[in-house]
Amino acid sequence: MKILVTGGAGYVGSICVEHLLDSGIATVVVDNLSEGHRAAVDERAAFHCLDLRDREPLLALMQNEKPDAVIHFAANAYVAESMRDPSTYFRNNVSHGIHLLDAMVATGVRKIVFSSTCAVYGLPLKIPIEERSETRPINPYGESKLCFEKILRWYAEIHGIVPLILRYFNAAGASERRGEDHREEPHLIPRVLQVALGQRKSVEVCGDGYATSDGTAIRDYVHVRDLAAAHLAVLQREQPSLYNVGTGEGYSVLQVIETAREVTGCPIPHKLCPPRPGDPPRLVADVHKIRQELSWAPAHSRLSKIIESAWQWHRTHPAGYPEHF
Ligand SMILES: NC(=O)c1ccc[n+]([C@@H]2O[C@H](COP(=O)([O-])OP(=O)(O)OC[C@H]3O[C@@H](n4cnc5c(N)ncnc54)[C@H](O)[C@@H]3O)[C@@H](O)[C@H]2O)c1
Ligand SMILES: O=c1ccn([C@@H]2O[C@H](COP(=O)(O)OP(=O)(O)O[C@H]3O[C@H](CO)[C@@H](O)[C@H](O)[C@H]3O)[C@@H](O)[C@H]2O)c(=O)[nH]1
Repeated sequence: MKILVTGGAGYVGSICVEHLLDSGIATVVVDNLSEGHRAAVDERAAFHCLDLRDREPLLALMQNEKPDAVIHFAANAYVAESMRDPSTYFRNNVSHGIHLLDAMVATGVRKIVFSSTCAVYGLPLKIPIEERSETRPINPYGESKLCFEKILRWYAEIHGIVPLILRYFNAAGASERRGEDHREEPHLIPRVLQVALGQRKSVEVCGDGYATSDGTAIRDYVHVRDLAAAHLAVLQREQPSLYNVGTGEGYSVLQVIETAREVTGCPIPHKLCPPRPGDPPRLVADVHKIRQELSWAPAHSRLSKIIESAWQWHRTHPAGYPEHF
């Protein structure tokens, strides 16, 4: 089996590539390195520095490689940034994704695992959130992902594409060799650990006026290695499928900071700042469907374990990945 992985130099993609290769699956990575790092790509994978915007080289690559399936991670993925620059989000996450689908149709590749997000649910009326819940995104990032989900359904109906949609909740943690290293890191756990490393004076708590137990926003953090395993599991499916991938447990921003203090032994000062535009107060997955249908269960996703693995990676890679590789 051979899988083409877009965005395989990024955080989740690179760890998924490592997992695929460990499972004996040949892997071809496509990434424009806008956010990803060449050094994050497993040396056993073939690597092509290519932008999905460029249709012709993408089609040629698909014709040469003839993958059995595609896993599509490549996207812009920051909620707050999408509130400032929706154009980039719709162009990259929707239009450039269509180039990938067209190349699949042209070369007869049917299966695509798509990295969707709990951001499609917007402000859910019921927690935990089931897959059949209403989808009303409150930021352009979530809207762009929902839009691509809908496009996938039409490509399934018209072209026989098999979309395997995974709506991840918050990916976090690291493998032994790979971790989270974004150029302007917006995510909570790595930012908290930057404080523990002395790279940042304090961590900002974005809003404490939400209707949650301590007033700070709640997320469902899932270990990136568990997420990688979900990709392998869903590849067995032959029919269009949609699953939440989370743990069913939610933690507030303050709980994350407190757990990081316990794990690192560092004081990690925090200060209050205004809420981030586009942020829902609470997102927690109902994961019955993926547990039942794919026999998938999170094995590494206890919050302290997630933070321990991330801490281990950040301590050994304080400057992240080397830029020159
Ligand atoms: N990290 C999370 O918590 C989370 C949660 C839900 C969904 N997701 C989705 O999972 C996927 C991976 O997220 P991540 O956190 O690893 O992000 P990331 O930014 O680390 O990885 C995305 C990768 O895609 C590449 N890329 C972007 N546009 C491209 C293009 N046009 N052509 C080629 N490569 C391109 C980037 O260089 C980067 O390496 C994204 O689709 C994201 O929306 C992530
Ligand atoms: O320094 C920080 C960073 C974040 N937060 C808050 O922490 C929570 C989690 O933020 P973050 O780690 O940035 O994740 P999300 O904004 O929830 O977004 C991630 O998780 C989404 C699903 O929730 C994915 O779709 C996105 O791709 C991914 O970036 C949010 O309430 C933030 O406001 C802070 O309080 N301080």
